[in-house]
Amino acid sequence: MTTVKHDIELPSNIPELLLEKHANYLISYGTNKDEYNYSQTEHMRMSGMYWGLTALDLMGKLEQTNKEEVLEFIKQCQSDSGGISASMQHDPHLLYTLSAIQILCMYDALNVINVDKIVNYVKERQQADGSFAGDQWGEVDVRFSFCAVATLSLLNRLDAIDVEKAVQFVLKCMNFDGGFGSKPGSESHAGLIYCCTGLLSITGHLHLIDADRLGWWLCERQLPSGGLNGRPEKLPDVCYSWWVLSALTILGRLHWIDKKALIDYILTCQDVESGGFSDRPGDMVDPFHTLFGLTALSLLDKNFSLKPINPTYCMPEYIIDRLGLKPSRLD
Ligand SMILES: CN(C(=O)[C@H](Cc1cnc[nH]1)NC(=O)OCc1ccccc1)[C@@H](Cc1ccccc1)C(=O)N[C@@H](Cc1c[nH]c2ccccc12)C(=O)NO
Ligand SMILES: [Zn+2]
Repeated sequence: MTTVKHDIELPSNIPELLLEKHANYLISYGTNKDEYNYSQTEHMRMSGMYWGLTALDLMGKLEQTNKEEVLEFIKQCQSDSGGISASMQHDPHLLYTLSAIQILCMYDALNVINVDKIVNYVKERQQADGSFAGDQWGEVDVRFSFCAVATLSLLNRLDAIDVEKAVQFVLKCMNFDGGFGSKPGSESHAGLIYCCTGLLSITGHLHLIDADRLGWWLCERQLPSGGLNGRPEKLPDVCYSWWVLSALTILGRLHWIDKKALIDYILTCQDVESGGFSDRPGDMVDPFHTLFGLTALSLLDKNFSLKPINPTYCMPEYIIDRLGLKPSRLD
């Protein structure tokens, strides 16, 4: 029996999925703004709103959110450069531009911002080697390639960038283990594998991936506890359920994972009192792990009363359908 150094013991009782508690947790998170946690996440507020609103939509509670307040906030966060920032008076960045466009697509309200200026901001970020910088300060990371391609494809404006060169840069980030790192030569990481697989799914280049080798690396993330980690030797974490499962689904190899064991792990990460999900059983909950716990369950079992999630965009499937987008998958 191989013993794994980094893993946890699952608690004996597995709670059922408490959707009402999770919906109440997310709805109240956005309202009491003085709460300590809320103030500590100002630097990524736009992403925090995307996490909460997407999770609420999956639970059928989007109509309980304050749409007008959110749209006004997003309008205030678009800078003269066209990019969108995490909060008002912050610098624009591709991460928050994507989060804002994802929210506007869910609310069907792209008209509230200047789309042409968004497209120009994204286009200006592309480098000579096809990669993307996240903002005007120039940090390159393949995460930002995904942000650029996902944002433009949601706006049906992929023609604004050099897609072939963007794909070439992603391929330079591929490692011998079949995975992807943040830059050429960087170590494989489940989050970056999600970004690279998602970009190739949007651009129709999935045939360039070694699906068996990458699929094997991804299902190796599952530990005896049933949970998934993001890299070898790391502890399980509920958000990695999403990064790994979404990539496996796109590669047509979701069945390589022990679904029942993973579902049990995810359910033990719920806080049965306050609602919400944490990374591991007993830790503090947050909107980030709440979204990725729910999206993983949506991929794992259609019987959880959650709307289907699109693995490429991490948005409800019905929104991707409404936009007429068809990101590719291997069957
Ligand atoms: C900045 N973030 C992270 O680095 C988290 C931290 C973490 C959570 N659990 C373990 N570590 N890590 C993380 O998101 O890793 C996954 C990842 C990494 C790189 C690319 C994509 C996904 C988190 C925020 C956070 C910080 C600290 C604690 C909990 C959440 C974060 O914002 N992650 C990004 C990951 C992401 C999702 N979609 C993307 C698209 C493109 C690029 C990144 C993302 C996000 O959710 N944006 O909307
Ligand atoms: Zn996590």
